[in-house]
Amino acid sequence: MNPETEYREGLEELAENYKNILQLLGEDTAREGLQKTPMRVAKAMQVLTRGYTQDPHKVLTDALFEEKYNQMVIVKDIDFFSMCEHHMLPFYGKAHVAYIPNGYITGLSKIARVVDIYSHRLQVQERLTQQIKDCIQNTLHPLGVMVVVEAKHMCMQMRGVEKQNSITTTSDFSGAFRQAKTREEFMNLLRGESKKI
Ligand SMILES: Nc1nc2c(ncn2[C@@H]2O[C@H](COP(=O)(O)OP(=O)(O)OP(=O)(O)O)[C@@H](O)[C@H]2O)c(=O)[nH]1
Ligand SMILES: [Zn+2]
Repeated sequence: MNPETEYREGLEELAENYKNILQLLGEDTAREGLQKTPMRVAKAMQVLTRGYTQDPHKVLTDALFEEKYNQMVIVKDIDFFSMCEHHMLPFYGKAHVAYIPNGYITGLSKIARVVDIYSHRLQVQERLTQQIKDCIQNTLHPLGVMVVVEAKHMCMQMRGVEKQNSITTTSDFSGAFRQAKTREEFMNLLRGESKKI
């Protein structure tokens, strides 16, 4: 992908505002190292929020295949980086997604793309988890979906309470995953050793 095409309208204005922010933080924006920084930050922030201009439902429906398989499909250890909407600091970790098809499956990479799109928006972990689940449920109409997200929040590590090792786990599910047995099957498969592969 050509990175130039990723940038959206308002880039110049964003850079102007970052220049003001740097000055308000006490920096000399004329010094060599900082001359291009406002534009660099503007571009970086547009990349980190590119999910606003992407449609996760379309990603799934573009790769929908009719298939009789109706056992659990699990895509685990999907790395993601997002930004908390409270402090605009990163939170990052892994998402694990399971669904039970109901006549249709989607391309495996599309599940990871859905995670990618929702995580490239300002988020809280709970909403990220729920949005991934809802998107798969409302697009594929499977027998059930479950999403587990494990993450570290830099707003809790670098500032504030300053806890380096705490991990937040969130989960959401629908349909067949309302049964404890089905959730257990997913959780057991999650704990399995994928390093064997
Ligand atoms: N539920 C939830 N909270 C989050 C998430 N990311 C950050 N937070 C929390 O958002 C809260 C915001 O609380 P406030 O008291 O308004 O902000 P604050 O004074 O900066 O809070 P501290 O981080 O405790 O210093 C903090 O407790 C953060 O830990 C998230 O994904 N989900
Ligand atoms: Zn935060």
